[in-house]
Amino acid sequence: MRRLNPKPVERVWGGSALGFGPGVGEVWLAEAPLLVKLLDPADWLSVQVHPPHAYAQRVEGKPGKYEAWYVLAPGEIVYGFARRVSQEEVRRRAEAGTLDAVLHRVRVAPGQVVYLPAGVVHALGPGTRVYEVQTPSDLTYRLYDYGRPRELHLEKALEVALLEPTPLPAFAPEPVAGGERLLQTPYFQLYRFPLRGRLRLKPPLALLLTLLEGEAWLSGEALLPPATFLLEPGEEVQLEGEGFFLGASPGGA
Ligand SMILES: O=P(O)(O)OC[C@H]1O[C@@H](O)[C@@H](O)[C@@H](O)[C@@H]1O
Repeated sequence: MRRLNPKPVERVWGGSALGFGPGVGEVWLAEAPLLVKLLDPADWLSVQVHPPHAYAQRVEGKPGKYEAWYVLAPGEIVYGFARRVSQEEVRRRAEAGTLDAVLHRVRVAPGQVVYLPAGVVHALGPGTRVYEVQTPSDLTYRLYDYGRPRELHLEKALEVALLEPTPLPAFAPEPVAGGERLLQTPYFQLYRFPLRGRLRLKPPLALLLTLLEGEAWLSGEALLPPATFLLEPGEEVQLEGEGFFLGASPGGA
């Protein structure tokens, strides 16, 4: 078992709720075998899309990016388009700053899981704090950035964006030893483990375990959020305290 150190990263849209000072929009909790981050936006993130594996390998020589959010604080997100659009309309609107009119905005609540496969155009809104798990790739194509002077990748984004509305998928949690599996995809699995007194875990796959709320004890050491560990497959851990953990394991793809 390995304790991982949090890495704060400043972002133009960063808030101050992560406890690492103002402007820290992301705290990277793990980089392998999956990328796990906390995100705290004070402003809208760029309207963006990630490429699927096949496109990313062909065009960038890298794997694609699939991600999911576990919502920690309520707010709004963009999830795909509100109606069918054409590439020409998206290009015209992105250039004119009127893309908002065709984006599907949704309110999300704490505890909600949002799966974002490659191809779904998305954005996180102000105050919508999330735990994010994703394939370890940095491929983000920005369609629109609210006039901020950052690079855009509109043509590549248009090649990979799904232009039909993509309904927000709902998942029924499944019981697993110690908690529940909230999401299973070919790329990763997401778990929630409540801590009420004692919690014993022995995951079958590598597990990135993060304390999100409360206080925990591990072999006499006190842990506070966002303490994060990597457990190897079959490794056993015994925790005490009150609160909850989220866990991320690789998928089968
Ligand atoms: O391009 P910006 O707006 O900085 O957003 C970049 C961020 O987007 C989110 O949706 C996630 O994919 C983060 O892992 C990523 O760092």
